[in-house]
Amino acid sequence: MKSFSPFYVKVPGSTANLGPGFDSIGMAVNCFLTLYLEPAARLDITVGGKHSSGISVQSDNFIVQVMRKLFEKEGVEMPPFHLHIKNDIPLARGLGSSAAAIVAGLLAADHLLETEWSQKELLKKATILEGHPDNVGASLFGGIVISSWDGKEVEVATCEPPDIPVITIIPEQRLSTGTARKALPEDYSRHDAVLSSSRANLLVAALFLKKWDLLKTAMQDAFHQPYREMLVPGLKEGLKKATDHGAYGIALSGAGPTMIAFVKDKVQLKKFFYELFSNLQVSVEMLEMTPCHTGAHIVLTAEEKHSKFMGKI
Ligand SMILES: Nc1ncnc2c1ncn2[C@@H]1O[C@H](COP(=O)(O)OP(=O)(O)O)[C@@H](O)[C@H]1O
Ligand SMILES: N[C@@H](CCOP(=O)(O)O)C(=O)O
Repeated sequence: MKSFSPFYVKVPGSTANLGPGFDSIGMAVNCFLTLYLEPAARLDITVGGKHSSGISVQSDNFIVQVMRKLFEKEGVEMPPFHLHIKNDIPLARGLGSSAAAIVAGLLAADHLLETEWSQKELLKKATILEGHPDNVGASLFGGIVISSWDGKEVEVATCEPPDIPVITIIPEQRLSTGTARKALPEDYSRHDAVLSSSRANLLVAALFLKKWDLLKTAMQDAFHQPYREMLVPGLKEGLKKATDHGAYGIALSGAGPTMIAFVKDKVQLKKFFYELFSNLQVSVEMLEMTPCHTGAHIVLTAEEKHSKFMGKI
């Protein structure tokens, strides 16, 4: 493979499910993973950003593993490079850090391989790597992404995110998505399936019609939240009472432990959660986030822009 000019990849984090949209609905949020790649004599990884602790700088790094798999599939040897990872997405908190890492590796590989995969191919590849399309879809495309994956094909529709404040309530504890998925049942009763899917239908209608008063009911869920309550201190009470304390609607973000609320009264909601978590003696950070309208993209460096302009690449 010929050498390449340095480039960046910028990917937003996500909040998946939004309650009953389990493995289907995701919204991109304004915390980012950014990669910088430049040619080097051998693979070399450096890390930075607010959440870099715990990210491997060895060849088992998750992003490098994703890239290696994609190169192997194309039958091309991956070139050596220096990879700098700037990660501002909290790790294992339900804000899509691993989905963003998959999407970043995918876009970097597509750029290096010059495969020019379509949006649909990118989503399918990311979904296969992650196992479900909700968080990778939001990171890839930005906004709210509603998707359906049958294990073979994925279809998506996108929706403008709400223009109301979003507060994420992020407990100190880490919870891996793998552990949080193991808590879920294999089967659901007809009652729970009908109830949750009706709420997911209502959620999609509320998002498209911008009917925020529907969010209280529309974000309630019986697919995953009840089973994850035992893993997340404060979740049961938070989900039950937040709408009486300033939230339009609230859900577990991704696989947790973060909760995400669409908010009408920020002061009241923050006070409620500070009291809830201080009674539980659990440290919590509350961040106002905004939905991110822009999905993952490559940013060319001046050097690469110049080479393209001169027709060299
Ligand atoms: N930028 C990154 N670079 C390398 N590995 C990452 C990165 N982001 C996440 N990971 C890996 O993904 C794990 C978290 O994934 P997961 O349990 O699915 O939680 P999350 O809800 O944050 O996606 C981290 O512990 C780390 O191993
Ligand atoms: N639908 C998945 C979403 C996982 O999102 P993450 O941000 O926690 O990786 C699930 O709920 O398991």
